Amino acid sequence: MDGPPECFAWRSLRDTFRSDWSDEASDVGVIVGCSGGADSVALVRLIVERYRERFGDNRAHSPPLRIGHFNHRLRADQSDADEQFVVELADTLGVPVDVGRSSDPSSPDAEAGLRQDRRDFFLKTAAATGCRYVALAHTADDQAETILHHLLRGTGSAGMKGMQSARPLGSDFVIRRPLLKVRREDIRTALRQIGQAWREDASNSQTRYTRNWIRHEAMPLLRQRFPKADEAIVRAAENQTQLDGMVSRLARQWIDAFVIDPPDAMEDGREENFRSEVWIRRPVASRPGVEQMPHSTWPHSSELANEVPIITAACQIVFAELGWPRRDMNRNHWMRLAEAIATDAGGGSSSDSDTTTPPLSAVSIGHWPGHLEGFQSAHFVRLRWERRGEIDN
Ligand SMILES: Nc1ncnc2c1ncn2[C@@H]1O[C@H](COP(=O)(O)OP(=O)(O)OP(=O)(O)O)[C@@H](O)[C@H]1O
Repeated sequence: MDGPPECFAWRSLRDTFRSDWSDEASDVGVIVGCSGGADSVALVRLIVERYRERFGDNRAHSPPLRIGHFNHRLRADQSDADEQFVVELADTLGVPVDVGRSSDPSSPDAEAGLRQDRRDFFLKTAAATGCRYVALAHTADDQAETILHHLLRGTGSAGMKGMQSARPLGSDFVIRRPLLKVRREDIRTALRQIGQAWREDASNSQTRYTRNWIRHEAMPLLRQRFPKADEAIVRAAENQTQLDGMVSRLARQWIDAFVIDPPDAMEDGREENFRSEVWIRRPVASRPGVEQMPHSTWPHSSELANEVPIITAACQIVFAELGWPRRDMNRNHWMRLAEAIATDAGGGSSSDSDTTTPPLSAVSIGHWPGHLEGFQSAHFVRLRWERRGEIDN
């Protein structure tokens, strides 16, 4: 098949695609997930076009390029017609195609189950064919819908970040999403310009699944009032990603400034890769001979609300490093823990100047899920994890 004619919408789509899909990406074996819908048909065309440019017809030394289609068999004839369409597209483009089929078409009925089936298929096929990338055609519209979905369901900051353009799949593969900055309607315009057909997904026309309800009911309503709703949601998520990076950096500085191993940490179960206690140094009132902590990173009570995200992030890092399970800690628990660490509970007295042994005059500052208790003295907050039964991370 000839390359697409030089049409404006196609060229613009190609530019955006190539700003994410670098030359190095073309040197890695890739399987392109194609449902037959407009987005993934466009992605197939873009990747094939780039690949041709780079390797021409010399396939002997080029990395593998394949198309993968999974037939969920949810819509009888329609599903088979989708499969047929993708097989014919692959044939026309001269690209090998791998087809997987659901063994149990009557289930699962939930969106998460369908995605898992597809994921397993991509993992197996990538492994069998020497591909490292699985390229998917999520768009800016998908991104906005996903973020809105996470937001409405209740999400931490990770959910607010939305989908990443590169993400590990298992330990050996990478999911790539080079169309995350492209609007769905721009893809359709570009495909029309180059005369490329696609299949409309009948399941996308139903409102059976929550995401499709967001896609077909909620987002169109929002766009009527806010034509740039998608861009605004995606921008909020990008800001969140930047803020998350900044909070992680500050959390690491906070750990370096305040968190120390207890002096007896070496006897404290280190050999099992588990420590049951961590100490956090508290700033003390200025006294001769007592080292001052950097007050700028220890919150004054009036600033506590601003610092809670940093202390929370620091605690999450410490939990991960100590092997303490986080499973039962919800948002309120983390906030309560951060506040308890930073607030003066009046434990001990500043005349307790021995900063190397566990303070006897510590007061309890609370309990958290998983047998965690905190104590505070003049110099330290101690977090103690009482190990009962197995650690189940
Ligand atoms: N049945 C399938 N077989 C192979 N890949 C798929 C299949 N369904 C989806 N994908 C891949 O996963 C991506 C995201 O799927 P999703 O269903 O969220 O998107 P979509 O809006 O329906 O995309 P499209 O317009 O390409 O069908 C698709 O763009 C495509 O790359």
